[in-house]
Amino acid sequence: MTMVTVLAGVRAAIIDLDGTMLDTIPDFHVALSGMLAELELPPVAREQIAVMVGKGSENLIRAVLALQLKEDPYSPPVEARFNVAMEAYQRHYLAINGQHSALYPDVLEGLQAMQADGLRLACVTNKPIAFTTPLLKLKGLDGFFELVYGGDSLARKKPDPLPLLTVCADFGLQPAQVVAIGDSSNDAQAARAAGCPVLTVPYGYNHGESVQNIDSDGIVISLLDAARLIRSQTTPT
Ligand SMILES: O=C(O)COP(=O)(O)O
Ligand SMILES: [Mg+2]
Repeated sequence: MTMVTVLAGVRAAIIDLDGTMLDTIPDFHVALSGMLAELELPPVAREQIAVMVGKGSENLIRAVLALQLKEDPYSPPVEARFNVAMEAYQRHYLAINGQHSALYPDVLEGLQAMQADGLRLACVTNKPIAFTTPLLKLKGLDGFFELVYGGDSLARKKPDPLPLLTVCADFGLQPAQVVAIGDSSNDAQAARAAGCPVLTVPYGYNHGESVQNIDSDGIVISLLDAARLIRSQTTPT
């Protein structure tokens, strides 16, 4: 008898970017250091950045300013410097985008395996699309994805289900047929709200929380491990 699981009907995968395919903390670190120097504020450590990434640029810049100014993210002192900070951040990030970031192990192998198994692939990230498109190209990832949505591509970003539901509609598939793979609770919440099964990689950035606490259908050690798990559950035995 074939075991029926949440992955049994999967035909497509939605894959997160930062913390799932690429370790981009070094890029964030260089761009934020440039921004903070212009604002005459002290730099932040890489470890501090890792807990703030995953909810898009606006959230990141507010969190960094709040930390360095010792204020609330929506306080008047943060508001007062937000626009200048965001402009500087975007300029610095685009100047170094991808130069300090690296693919995690077995990302290419995992994407190749999923493609070979006939899965349709989409990338959904909270990174702005203007950063995402050149980064995917630089790292040789762009050819894998039929669809790419950034954090500012649609009206709402993860943890809202909208980007995932948009991919499902674009593919003409039901949410139960589309697995989301990500590194954070942000990805899992979006997937749960959309009705997509979700797998978690343990090596990324989960807002400083343990990945064991994520409401996910499973933890996979790599995208290749994810490809093998999907294959084992979608192939009749
Ligand atoms: O918050 C970001 O900039 C990106 O995060 P994500 O690729 O993990 O969605
Ligand atoms: Mg991520």
